[in-house]
Amino acid sequence: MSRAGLRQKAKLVLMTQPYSIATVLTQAPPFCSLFNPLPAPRSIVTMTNNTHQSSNTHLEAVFNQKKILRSSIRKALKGMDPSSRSQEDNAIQNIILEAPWFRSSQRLCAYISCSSLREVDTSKVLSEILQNPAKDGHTQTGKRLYVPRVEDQNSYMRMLNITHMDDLISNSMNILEPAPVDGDGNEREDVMQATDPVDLLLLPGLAFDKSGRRLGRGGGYYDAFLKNYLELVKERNWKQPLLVALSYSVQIMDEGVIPVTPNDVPVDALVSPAGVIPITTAAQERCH
Ligand SMILES: Nc1nc2c(c(=O)[nH]1)N(C=O)[C@@H](CNc1ccc(C(=O)N[C@@H](CCC(=O)O)C(=O)O)cc1)CN2
Ligand SMILES: Nc1ncnc2c1ncn2[C@@H]1O[C@H](COP(=O)(O)OP(=O)(O)OP(=O)(O)O)[C@@H](O)[C@H]1O
Repeated sequence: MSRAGLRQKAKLVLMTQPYSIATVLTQAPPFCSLFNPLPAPRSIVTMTNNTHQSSNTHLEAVFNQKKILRSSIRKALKGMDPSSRSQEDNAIQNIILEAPWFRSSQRLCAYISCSSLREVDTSKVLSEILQNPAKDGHTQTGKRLYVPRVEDQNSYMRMLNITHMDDLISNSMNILEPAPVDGDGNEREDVMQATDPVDLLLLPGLAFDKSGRRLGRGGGYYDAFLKNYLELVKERNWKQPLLVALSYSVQIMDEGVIPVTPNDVPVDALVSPAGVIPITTAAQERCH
């Protein structure tokens, strides 16, 4: 299924549910402007304050469901036995390192895993990418790497080019990220300004399902970044990058458990210790 198809499917599913954000968003202009820049349907003009109020309640209900799910996943992650976690970290990273879609990728975005957040480890994948860096921002593996840097609290995150793990410093959230300028005082390349597209994004998250839903940590950083980046890809007629989320077994939910809003960008594939789970047709074509 295409990404647009998935998004449409997610909206349709939500529209059949009473506490549905999609219902709220297609009916209420204040939230349309918050979540979705589409013009409001004409019928909205006649909406009453009551409708607004109940829309607001629905919206709060969905955010509350997300919050409850986040807490339960955080607990499950904390309860994971350290040796199984480390086995799963190795299995997931080995799958990535062997995968043709990873090996053939030339430019990619990846997160710098944070062990206190119990995120799937990316250190092995990153050190493989960054071995023997060259001066032009590429590495001897031929890959160019961009990693997240949070700029402010308004869901704004950039993806900046790095060539060494030493390029990273701890931020206020205790996550490693690059300074905006490198050791020579040059601005790091922002992926939004790059002349070529990334082929692959390796994404973190708290929960995922096999239809591509992803629950993040609640900052909206990735959803906002992905929305902007996918718009840029479309404007430039570039090939869509593959969105691949890394997931421990306990993070994979049954379908229908993860609440979503139209802002949530679905992923193309999951990598769990059991293997790659391709979701969209793009992933089925590339993840074999
Ligand atoms: N490794 C990594 N880097 C990333 C992200 C990420 O999820 N993982 N981000 C993706 O957005 C951005 C940073 N966003 C973050 C959002 C929340 C928390 C965090 O510590 N959350 C706590 C709960 C805090 C609270 O509720 O007050 C947690 O999840 O336990 C960290 C980073 C950019 N860089
Ligand atoms: N495209 C966007 N632009 C601006 N704000 C956004 C966007 N997407 C989400 N947000 C905001 O981010 C906040 C958190 O959203 P949500 O709970 O869906 O995040 P998440 O999926 O858990 O996080 P992330 O995207 O960082 O993984 C919400 O208040 C939402 O309004």
